Amino acid sequence: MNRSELFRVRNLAVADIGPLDLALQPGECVGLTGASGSGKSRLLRALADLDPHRGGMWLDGEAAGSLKPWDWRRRVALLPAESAWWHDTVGPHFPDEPDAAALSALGFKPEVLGWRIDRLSSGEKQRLALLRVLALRPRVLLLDEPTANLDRDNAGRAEALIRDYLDGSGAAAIWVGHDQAQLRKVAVRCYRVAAGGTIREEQAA
Ligand SMILES: Nc1ncnc2c1ncn2[C@@H]1O[C@H](COP(=O)(O)OP(=O)(O)OP(=O)(O)O)[C@@H](O)[C@H]1O
Repeated sequence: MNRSELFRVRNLAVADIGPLDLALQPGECVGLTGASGSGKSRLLRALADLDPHRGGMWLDGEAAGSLKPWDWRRRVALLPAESAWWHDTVGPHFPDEPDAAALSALGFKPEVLGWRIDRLSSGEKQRLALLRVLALRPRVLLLDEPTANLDRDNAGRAEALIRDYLDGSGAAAIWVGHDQAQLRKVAVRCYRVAAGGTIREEQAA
């Protein structure tokens, strides 16, 4: 393993999707794209060790199997396309109350912590779920279409927040998306899940 390597994936496969091989350096964000239904979300779930899979993964040189599953999932954290909420209001979903600066980075005032979940729009849920996963301070962020429900301004805020987090923490990210222009902006390189489940690195245009 390269000395500066943060995250290594070898021969990862789930059902007939894969294999995926990649290495992430600190601060790096790579894209993962492909047709709807090609298996991108299933790969993210496998990377978070949420579903059975084949192949190996290492974080800071430690094999996934050597960590407790909950510890791996906190360090290699999935932001699913649709977030889950289990309390009535926003605030209790955060381990520590987020400060006003973090909330404001995604366009919220502190009052949002008292809002009921059932009043949240899909875009508000998506932005709050991003803040919630960042509060875990993960080493690898698995982002499943993190701006799919956002307008352009809010998508830009989310992109900037994620970039600031990666730069400030040295974490890395895998960003699943369909918007090629956005992926070219946020990711240093991109992988495509092609027909038949094979995965190849896309050549820069
Ligand atoms: N647990 C499962 N067992 C079997 N098949 C599944 C399972 N979960 C999802 N699938 C199927 O696997 C395929 C890939 O699903 P996945 O959600 O990974 O696609 P995706 O590439 O993320 O699509 P989209 O871009 O539409 O979000 C789909 O045909 C889906 O129905």
